[in-house]
Amino acid sequence: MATKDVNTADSPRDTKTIDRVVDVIATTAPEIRTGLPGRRVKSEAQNPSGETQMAADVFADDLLCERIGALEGVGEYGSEERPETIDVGNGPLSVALDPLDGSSNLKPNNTMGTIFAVYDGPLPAHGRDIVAAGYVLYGPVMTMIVARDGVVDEYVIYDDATYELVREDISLPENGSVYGFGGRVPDWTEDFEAFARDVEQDDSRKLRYGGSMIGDVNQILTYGGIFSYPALQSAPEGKLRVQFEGYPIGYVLETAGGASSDGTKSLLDVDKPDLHARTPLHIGNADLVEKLESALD
Ligand SMILES: O=P(O)(O)OC[C@H]1O[C@](O)(COP(=O)(O)O)[C@@H](O)[C@@H]1O
Ligand SMILES: [Mg+2]
Ligand SMILES: [Mg+2]
Repeated sequence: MATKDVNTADSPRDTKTIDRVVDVIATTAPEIRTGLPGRRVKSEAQNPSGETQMAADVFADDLLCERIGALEGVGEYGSEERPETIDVGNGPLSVALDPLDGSSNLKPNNTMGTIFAVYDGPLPAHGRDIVAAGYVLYGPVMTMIVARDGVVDEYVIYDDATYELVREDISLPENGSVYGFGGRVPDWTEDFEAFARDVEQDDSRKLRYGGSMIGDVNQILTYGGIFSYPALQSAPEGKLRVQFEGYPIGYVLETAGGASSDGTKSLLDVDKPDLHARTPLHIGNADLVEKLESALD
């Protein structure tokens, strides 16, 4: 488990390119959201993780690939929806995206997100190569969280694709008050179940689980607490992807003064060479993540 000193790539930051990546994601978000209504259907295809792609996944990925790929300074583009990465130029930075997180929840009109990570190096990158990461949350309000240079900021994105900084240098509230645990309860490991039952006993905490990770993670960033999509008996590797979900979300929470873990160590130290490798994912207040790690020990 690691907290604040999220040491990342120490090569000179191509800050201009990071600005441009953040700008493209913010200004493309309204178009993604407008394109959802007609795309709440499953496509014929599967993503590299073997999950059925929604038409909206493909739509968001194509839009973002084209725009981010056109940016000066970006060398490689990778996404949860594409088996391989794409060379998009000769810049030093790579961008990895979960174009639409929670798309399986599109049918019930649940919250969704776009998750991004900018790495100083080729893909698949290592968590410590991250130079910026964050997510768009398609909620009642469209917001974007950006973690870079040791701080986490929040923007509101408007339908006209303008966006405004609304919260600076966000810190995870102490004494977190919410928890959310993914996967089917009967499929949890015994140790995780014992941990979950223990967390539930604390009457200062309440369940906040929506089944769409970005909505759930944003609850934790707002109120403090813990979110887990743990290793399951049927899926010891967990469900969420290292490059597109684990690293960026771990980076955001650690930059906000929280902690992340795959059950034994910081998500940023998970080392799996496969582009679409999965990991158990735990994020939240350091004391709770520490408790989680000892429960699984
Ligand atoms: O359907 P399950 O197994 O509860 O998994 C829910 C999890 O799967 C996800 O939808 C996976 O993300 P994608 O929608 O990007 O594939 C997460 O957002 C969410 O936390
Ligand atoms: Mg996802
Ligand atoms: Mg997705």
